[in-house]
Amino acid sequence: MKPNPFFEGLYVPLVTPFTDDLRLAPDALARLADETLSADASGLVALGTTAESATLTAEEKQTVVRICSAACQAHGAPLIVGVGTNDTATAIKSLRELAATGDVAAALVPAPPYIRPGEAGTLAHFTALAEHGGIPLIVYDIPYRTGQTLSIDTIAALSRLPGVVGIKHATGAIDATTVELLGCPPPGFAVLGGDDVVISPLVAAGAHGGIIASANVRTADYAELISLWRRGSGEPARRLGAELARFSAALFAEPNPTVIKGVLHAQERIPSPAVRMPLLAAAASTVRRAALLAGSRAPSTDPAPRASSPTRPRSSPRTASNGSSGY
Ligand SMILES: O=C(O)C1=N[C@H](C(=O)O)C[C@H](O)C1
Repeated sequence: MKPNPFFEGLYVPLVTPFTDDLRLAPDALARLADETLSADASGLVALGTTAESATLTAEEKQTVVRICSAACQAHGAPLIVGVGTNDTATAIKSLRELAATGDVAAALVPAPPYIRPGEAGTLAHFTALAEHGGIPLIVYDIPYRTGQTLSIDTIAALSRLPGVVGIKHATGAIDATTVELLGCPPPGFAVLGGDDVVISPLVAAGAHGGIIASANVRTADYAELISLWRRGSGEPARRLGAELARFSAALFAEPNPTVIKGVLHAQERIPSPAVRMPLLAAAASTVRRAALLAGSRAPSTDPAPRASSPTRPRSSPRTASNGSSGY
């Protein structure tokens, strides 16, 4: 039985680059994956919301996972893959297929979207996935997209399920549940922030890292922010955190990932800013504003040398129930 992975540091949910006529651009994705991991990301997330995964065909999804997996293997980094469905049986099937590839460290799975099965139903859903999916799970807690809130008691119950290794906490704010969760985090259970604008205070309060779409652009700066907080350099972390919050707000001024794609295109890192419907390309003025902030970096007065990334996942003492791939 492999030990469970423990996720900390910066995980970047990559955009899916398209051509102007909306075909997948695999070379651009491979380049982006390599650049992101070279810029100190701890790992990648394939098929997140930011990847427009709802609009990808099954074949495109396989291509995206294959490209991201190759980049992660080349860099010795973990790959997390998003699996979003509100049908428990289908989710188990997808997880088993991912597990069979053998090179995915964990699946990022939202509470079942749209159905609002209640907290007991959500717990039963994850219990079934943990038992039958064959791969470590990170719970994606994002009530403003799923319609399902999770209380601290339900999160605690989820954390006790064997094979559930963490949570992407994206409740839109730092709220009472966040404070409870970070005040007494379950052992071996990673808390990763998922709201870009508040990632700095969340890591300051004890989160182990984040899954941050904005880091498609300023990867090294988001990695540095997490590293600064985790080594206790509060003053430069606060300053960088405020600067990056302004940047993230500019990137999220229109639906994600339209502005991020606009900026990556302006930087000539992807061939087109194109997004698939129902998303519409961001306004040029919005992209210009975010692109202006993409290059800036307030000088740091932190005299300490930049820490080498402490962020590749380590093994936790907990073990997967199912012998699934651990990192
Ligand atoms: O794709 C993701 O994972 C993320 N998606 C969020 C969203 O678009 O709602 C944002 C977050 O930064 C990462």
